[in-house]
Amino acid sequence: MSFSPFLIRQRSRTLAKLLCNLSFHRSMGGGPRTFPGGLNKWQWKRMHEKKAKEKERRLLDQEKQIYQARIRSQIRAKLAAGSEDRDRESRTASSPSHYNPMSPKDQIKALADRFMKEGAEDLWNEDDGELESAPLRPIQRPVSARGIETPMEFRTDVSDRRNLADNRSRVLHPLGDSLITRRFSVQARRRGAPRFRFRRNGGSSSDGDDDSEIGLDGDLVNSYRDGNKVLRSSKSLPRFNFNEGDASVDDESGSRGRTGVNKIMSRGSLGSYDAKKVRRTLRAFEGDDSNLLEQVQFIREELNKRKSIGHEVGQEQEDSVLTHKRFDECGISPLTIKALTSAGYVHMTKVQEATLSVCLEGMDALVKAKTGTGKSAAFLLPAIEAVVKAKSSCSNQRTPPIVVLILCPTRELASQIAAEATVLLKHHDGIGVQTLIGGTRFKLDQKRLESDPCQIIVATPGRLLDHIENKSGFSVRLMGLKMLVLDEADHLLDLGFRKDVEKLVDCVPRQRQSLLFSATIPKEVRRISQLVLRKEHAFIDTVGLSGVETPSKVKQSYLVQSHELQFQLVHQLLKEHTTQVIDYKVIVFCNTAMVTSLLYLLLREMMMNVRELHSRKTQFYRTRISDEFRESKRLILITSDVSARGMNYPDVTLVIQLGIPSDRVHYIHRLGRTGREDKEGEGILILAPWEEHFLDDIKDLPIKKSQSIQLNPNIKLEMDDAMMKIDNSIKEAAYHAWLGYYNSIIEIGRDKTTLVELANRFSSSIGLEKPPSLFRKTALKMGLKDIPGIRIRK
Ligand SMILES: Nc1ncnc2c1ncn2[C@@H]1O[C@H](COP(=O)(O)OP(=O)(O)OP(=O)(O)O)[C@@H](O)[C@H]1O
Repeated sequence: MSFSPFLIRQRSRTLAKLLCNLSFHRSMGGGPRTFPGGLNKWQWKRMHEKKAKEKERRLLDQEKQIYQARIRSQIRAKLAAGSEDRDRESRTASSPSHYNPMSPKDQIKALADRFMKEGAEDLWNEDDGELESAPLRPIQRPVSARGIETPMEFRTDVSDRRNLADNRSRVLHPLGDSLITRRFSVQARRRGAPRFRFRRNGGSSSDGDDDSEIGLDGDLVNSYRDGNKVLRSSKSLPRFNFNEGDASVDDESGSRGRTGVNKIMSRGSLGSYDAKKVRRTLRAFEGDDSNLLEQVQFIREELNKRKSIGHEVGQEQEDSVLTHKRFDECGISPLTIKALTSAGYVHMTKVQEATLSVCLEGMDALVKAKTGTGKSAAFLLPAIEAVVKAKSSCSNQRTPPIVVLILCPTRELASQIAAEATVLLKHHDGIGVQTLIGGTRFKLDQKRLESDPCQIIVATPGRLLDHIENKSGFSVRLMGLKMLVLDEADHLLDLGFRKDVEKLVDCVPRQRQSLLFSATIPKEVRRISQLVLRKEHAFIDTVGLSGVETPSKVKQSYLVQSHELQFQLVHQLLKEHTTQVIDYKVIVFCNTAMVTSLLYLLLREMMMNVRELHSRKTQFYRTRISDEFRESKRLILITSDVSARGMNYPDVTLVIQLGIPSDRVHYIHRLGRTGREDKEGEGILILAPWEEHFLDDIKDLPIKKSQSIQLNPNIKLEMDDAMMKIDNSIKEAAYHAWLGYYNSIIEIGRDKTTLVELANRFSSSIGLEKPPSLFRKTALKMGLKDIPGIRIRK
C-alpha cells in the first residue's frame, strides 16, 4: 500500500487530534469537552485570564478618572462652601453673590480636609498614606433609635458652641438658626454621616446628601437621609430673649443689618406671609436683662444636661441591632414572611433595613455591617425574591437555571448559609438550595444537581470552578444567573481567592445583580470590588467611619504572656470561666491547624470538655463538630481561622485568641463569634511581649489590659505530665507550623535569629528535647538555612 505525503500528513494530524482529545478527556476526568470556537481548555483559560486582566485594567482606568473627577468636584464644592461660610460669618458683603476668592492657605486646607471626611476612601490612592479614621471634630454625635445622628441633638451641640462663642448676640436660640442649619448639613457630612449611593423608590439618586430646611419661627423641619431612612423631625423651639420682648425683630434686623439680605424662609423674607405671628418666648427671661451672665450659665447647664441625656439615649439606641421596621412592610413575598415569622424574625436588623430596599430594586451593593447583625438574611431575602421573580417568568423549564450563586470562603459557612436559606424557603415549593463545597465527593454533587435541580447554589470557589470546568451542563445552567453574592467579600477578594473569583465572574452573565457583604471592608477591597460590582453600586456602611467595628456588648481585654506559658494561661482562663459561667460556650482560636491540634490534645488530657476544628480534619468530622458545637452548651471549641468568619454559633460566652492574629480584620471576625444578635460576650487576646505592637492596629477598639493572672505552679506540673502523653509527631508538626506562621509575620519574620530562639523555647515548652529539624529546601525557602539553632534534616 502506498501513501501520498498529503495522506500521511492528513492521517498524522487526525491521530494527533485524537490523542490530544484523549489525554484532554483523561485530564479533565469527564465526558467530551467542547469550548466555543474549538478552543481547548488551556486556550479557553488563557483567553479568560486575558479578558480578566483587560477588565481589571479598564476598571482601574475608570477609577482613575472617577478619582480625578471627584477631586475636582470636591475642590469646587469646597471653594463654594468656603466662600459661602465666610460670606455669612463676616456678614460684610453687600451682595450675596459676591464671593471673596479663597486664599492659597484656605485652598490647601480645603484639599487636606477632603481626606478627613466620611467617604474619603473614594478619593484615596496608595500615595496618600493612612486613612484618618478619627472624626475631624471632637463633638459627640448623639444617635437616634435607628442609629441616625439626631438632628436636634446635633444642632443643639453646634448651636451651643456658636452661642457661647458669641454671647453678644441679643437672641440666644438653643437650637440654632438657619446658618447653623446649613452648617449642620456640611458638618454632618464631614463628621461621618454614613455615605449612601442609591436611588430611593424611584427618586433621585442620593450621594450622602443631607437635606435640611428651616421652617418658620424656628420651627425646624429637618429631613435628612441615612441609608434608606428619611428622618423628619419638626420641633417648635423656644427662644430665650435677653433684651426686650420681640425676638423676631432680632432675627430679621440682625440679618438685615449685617448681610443686607433676608435669609430664605426667615420672617424678614416672608413679611406678611409669615403665618406664625406670635412668637414663643420663655417668659422667665423676658425683660430680665440685669444678670445676663447668670442666664448664660443657666442655659449652658441646661444644654449640657440635654446633651448628656440625649447622648445616653442615643448610645443605647445605637447598640440595639433590631429596628422598628417589620419584614411585612418591605414588599417581600408572603410565603417568605410566613417562614420569617415562624423563625422568629419580625423586625429587621439595622443592616437588613438599610439594604433590603436597595437590593430588592436590583441594585449592586457593597455592604459593611458588624458581625452577628443578620447579614445572611439581608442577602438571602433578595436572593429568594430574585428566584421567585425568575420562576414566574420561565416556569416550564425541566432543569431550571441557577438564579442565585452565593460564594463563601469556608465550607462550614456555605453549609450554614444553605441551612438558613432552607429555613426561609420553607413555604416555597419548587425552590431549592444546594451546596457545592470541597471535601465532599464530586460525583455526589453531580448526582444531586441532576436529581434535584435547584435555583440557589451556595459554594466555595474551588469546588464551584471544578464544576464549571468539568461539567458543561452546569456552565449552561449558570447562564441564567441573576444574582451573585459574595459573603465575606473582603476575604474572597483577597489574594488567596481573587484569581478563582475572577474566573468565576467571567463564567457568569454580565447582566446580573452583585451583592458583596462583610463586617470588614478595607480600602483596597473597596477598590477591587469593582471587578465584581457595576460602576453604579450602593456602598452601605452601617458601622460608619467613626463607629466601633466590634459588637458593643463584648468586653475586650488582652494579656501579655511569654509563649512558653501561654497554654497554661489558656487552661487557667478556661477553668475560671467554666466555673463562673454556668452555660459557658467558649471558642479558643489558634494561629495554625497543628497548634490547634496540640492544644486540643493537651486540654483533653487535662479533662476539659473540648472539641477541635481545623483544616486538617476531614470534612465529615468538621461538619459533625461544627453542628455539635452549634447545638451545645458547656463546650469548648479549639479551632483555627476556619471558624473565624461568618460562623453563627449561638450564645458563645468567651472568645480567646491565642497569639497575634494575622491582622486587625482577623481579630474583628474572631471576636465577632461572641456578642452576636446584641448579646453580651467577652473576648481575651493573649500576646507575647514582642507581639504588643499589634495593639496599635486595634487601638480604636475598646480593648483594655487585663489584670495579670498568677499562674498556679501545680497546674504547670499537671500540664507537663499531660504533654508527655502526646505523641511527638504532633508536637513536631506544631513546632513547624509555629515557625512557619511567625516567619510570615513581618515584625518577627525579619529578625530570624530571635524568631528561631523563640521557636526553640516553644519547642522545649511543649516537651521536645531538641527542636525538630527542617528540610534543607524548606529552611532555604523560609530564609532560615544558616540561622543558629535551626537543625537541617540530613
Ligand atoms: N431580623 C432578625 N430578627 C432576629 N434574629 C435575626 C434577624 N436577622 C438575623 N437574625 C439572627 O442573627 C444571628 C446572626 O446572623 P448572621 O449570621 O446572618 O450574622 P452576620 O452579620 O452574617 O455575622 P458575621 O459577620 O459573623 O457573618 C443569626 O442567629 C440569625 O438567625
